[in-house]
Parts: sequence; structure tokens; C-alpha cells
Amino acid sequence: MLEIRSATKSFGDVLAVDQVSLRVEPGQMVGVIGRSGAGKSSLLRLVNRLVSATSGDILFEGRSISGLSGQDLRAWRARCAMIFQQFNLVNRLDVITNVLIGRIGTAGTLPVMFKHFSTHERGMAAAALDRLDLLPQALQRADTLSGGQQQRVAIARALIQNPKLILADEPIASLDPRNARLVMEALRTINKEDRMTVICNLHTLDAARAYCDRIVGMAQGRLVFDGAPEALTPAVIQEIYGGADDETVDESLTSTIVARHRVAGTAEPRVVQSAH
Ligand SMILES: Nc1ncnc2c1ncn2[C@@H]1O[C@H](COP(=O)(O)OP(=O)(O)OP(=O)(O)O)[C@@H](O)[C@H]1O
Repeated sequence: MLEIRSATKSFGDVLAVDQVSLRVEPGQMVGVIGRSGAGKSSLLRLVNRLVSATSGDILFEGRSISGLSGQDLRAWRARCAMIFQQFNLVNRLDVITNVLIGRIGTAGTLPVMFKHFSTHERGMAAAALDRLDLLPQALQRADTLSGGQQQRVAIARALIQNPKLILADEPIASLDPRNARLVMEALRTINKEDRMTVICNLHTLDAARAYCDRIVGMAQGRLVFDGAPEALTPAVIQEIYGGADDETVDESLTSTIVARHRVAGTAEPRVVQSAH
């Protein structure tokens, strides 16, 4: 279990994360929503220790990750794989090598730098690509793939880290509707099939409603909502997206694409409330 205890992160005068407390049980798929600048990325970066908390603590399976350094910190980062909006692939390398880069936290930098991968590791990478329907592209340069395919390569790279949780920071923000759906379905399938904990920053309400069991809303660094998608009432949405100016939120501006789809692993299509 991941437990965030009153975590605060300030950058100079800016309170990016303001005393956020959150417990995430294994196997949950949590969507974090909020306006731009609400602190969503900073929260994920605190968990991954890309930034360190100004105060508060973060525990995983009862152990504080706040003071980790050196090998212990690298091991922790391997356990909580991060997926970014811009994919962060090495364009000039082929797809399978990009996936194998996920071994860097476990195998160390030198074997990865010299591309010394075992047959077992290559098998893991191929299996991860196959799972994401990308095995035929394994030997293509990463930059020949579509954005959605590149993001699925990033997910495959995360998988071969054998993570305990996946942190996805706006994974669909750069994608067209079809690719956004494929990426979210891939994350949801991994969450269901592997009981993988996924925490996913999303700037669109409809994607959060469609794919997440639990939604956390942030505004001005604070956690202002934590509940099931069904509990996202207009008043709550106003609180999350409304900001200080009291402007009425036009929900269509927080929606993209996911009007109706079949959630992976469930029998019934789930109708997503959308302003469209
Ligand atoms: N490295 C940094 N240095 C200074 N300020 C930062 C830094 N990172 C984030 N901030 C500030 O912290 C606040 C929260 O930013 P953060 O990126 O966490 O929000 P967000 O909700 O993820 O926004 P977006 O959806 O636009 O990415 C913002 O005011 C931002 O300018």
C-alpha cells in the first residue's frame, strides 16, 4: 500500500502540493484530476522521488521512501515506473531496445549502455511488446511509430521494470482520441490483469470517469475530492475546476473523446457522462 502523509512541496513561494494525505490500496486505478497548475505532476513526482517533499512523508508497504538515496532510491524508482506525456523514448533506437532500457534500474547502467541484454531480458521485452500489440514493430526505430504506439512502448518499458505501481503523468494529453483510448485501455488491462496499482494524472474528466475506480481532485495543491467517479457531482467539478474566480465550469472543456467504450475486462459497455 502507498501512503502519502501530509506531503507538501513548495518551489520558492509556490505551494505545488499542500499537505496532501492519500492511501492507495494495491490494485487500485486512481485518476488524479485538476486544473493546470493544481499540483498533479508534482504529486506523482513526489511519489517517484523525482522531487523530494518539503515536509510530510510517503510510505510504501510501510517503509518510508523519503530518505532513500543511492542504490535504494534507484531500486524504488524501478518499482514505481513513470510514464510521461511525451513518451521519453530514444528516437534513434529501435522499439525493443527502448523497452530494454526499462531494465536500467535492475540491471544497472553499463549493461544497458552497451546493450548487453540476456536472452531472458529480450524475452521479457518481446512479451511486453506482444501484450501491447507492438511485437511487429519491435525492430523499427521508435520515431517511426505513431504517438499512441510510442506511448504503448513506454508502457512496455515500464512493465519490464517489474513495477509495483505505475505512475502515469498525463499519458494521453498528446494523443488523438483513438490512440488515447488504446493507451487508457492498455493501462486498465494491466491494472485488472496484474492487479497493478496505477495512478494516472488526467486533465479530462471523461477519461478519469471511464477508466478509474477512484478519482482524486486537486485544486491549488490541495486534495479537494477523493471518491468514486459517480460522486463527481457538478458542485464537486466546480470545486476542482472552478478556481478562485468562481467562473462556472463548462464541463465540455474538460472532456475529450471517450464518449462510449467497453472497459477492458468487463462485460458491459460503460456509458460515460459527457457534455458532448
Ligand atoms: N520545478 C518547478 N519549479 C518551480 N515551480 C514549479 C516546478 N514544478 C512545478 N511548479 C509549480 O508548481 C505548481 C504545480 O505544478 P504542477 O506541474 O504540479 O501542476 P499540474 O496540475 O501537474 O499542472 P499541468 O496539468 O499544467 O501539468 C505550478 O504553479 C507550477 O508552476
